[in-house]
Amino acid sequence: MELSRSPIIDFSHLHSPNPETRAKAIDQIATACRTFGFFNVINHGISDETIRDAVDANRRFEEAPPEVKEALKSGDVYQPVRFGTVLDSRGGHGSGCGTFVRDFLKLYSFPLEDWIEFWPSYPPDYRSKMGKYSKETRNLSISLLKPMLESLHITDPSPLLHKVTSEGMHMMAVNHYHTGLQQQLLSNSAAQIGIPPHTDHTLITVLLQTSPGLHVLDPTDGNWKDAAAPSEIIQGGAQNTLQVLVGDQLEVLSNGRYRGAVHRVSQCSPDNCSRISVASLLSFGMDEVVEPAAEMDGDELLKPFYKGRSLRDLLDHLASGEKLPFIETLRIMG
Ligand SMILES: O=C(O)CCC(=O)C(=O)O
Ligand SMILES: [Fe+2]
Repeated sequence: MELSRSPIIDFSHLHSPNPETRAKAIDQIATACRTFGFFNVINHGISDETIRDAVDANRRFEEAPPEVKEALKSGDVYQPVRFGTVLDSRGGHGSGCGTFVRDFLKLYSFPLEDWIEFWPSYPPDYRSKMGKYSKETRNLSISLLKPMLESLHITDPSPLLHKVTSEGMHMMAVNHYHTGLQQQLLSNSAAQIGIPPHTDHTLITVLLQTSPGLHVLDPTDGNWKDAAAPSEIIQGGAQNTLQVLVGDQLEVLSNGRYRGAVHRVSQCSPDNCSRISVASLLSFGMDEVVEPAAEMDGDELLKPFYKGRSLRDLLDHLASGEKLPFIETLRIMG
């Protein structure tokens, strides 16, 4: 499979005292978001140690006593903290996709002090290590969102940013591929290990993967591309390059100028054992109705291409068992 052509953004350039360097980086982001909905970020300021610690805590969670996992198990999409092995057969995105299996852990994480006590208690340092990574990725996401909104030339983005920083949703989603239970499930069904093609519900997602496996749909030619982190794999299996995906909320806010990245994880070989990914998901608040911005690129919005909906509407959509991707229910045709 071909490698994705999405660019590598040097985060430090966004804070460069040289306005040309900064403008060039913002331009690269804008092009990546318009074309692929996806880019890589380096020099993001999150240390290798923090990344390694987060991966390590999640690896050790795989060995947690059954009662720890049992207490977190839930199939209720409204639960703020939950764990499960999921057989996922979401449709849409031209997938014709079948069933994919993975373990996931969902952790609401802002404000951190409200949620951290519900996070896994095993390993004992899980909360401190993931808490640190969660805080740092939230800050990174906000620092990336600013230039992304700037690059859309939204007139007066400050109230939007204020909403996100003060009452926006931030959650972590950890995915484990190839755990023992998944292998058992696989031997009894036609499922494959991975996650089916989908877009994220977010404004932006910052993703960490411990080994290759992420594929993004390239809208320029309609083919799947390998979105492995381009840097070398550092000691301990973590990678210091992070991936940034445009989510549904940014697609809506930009009235389709930026497109949500359609992505999947599949064809993990059985020896590519225990792949972990940690997604940091930044969105507007639960009840914030997200609509196309009223003014972009100096033009008043004449025709919205999306209906306004909130994150709670998304949860209702998921709870209803509807297979159609949420974003497809928002698009206004013609
Ligand atoms: O495992 C991955 O690389 C992707 C995970 C993902 O797409 C998600 O959690 O939404
Ligand atoms: Fe995703």
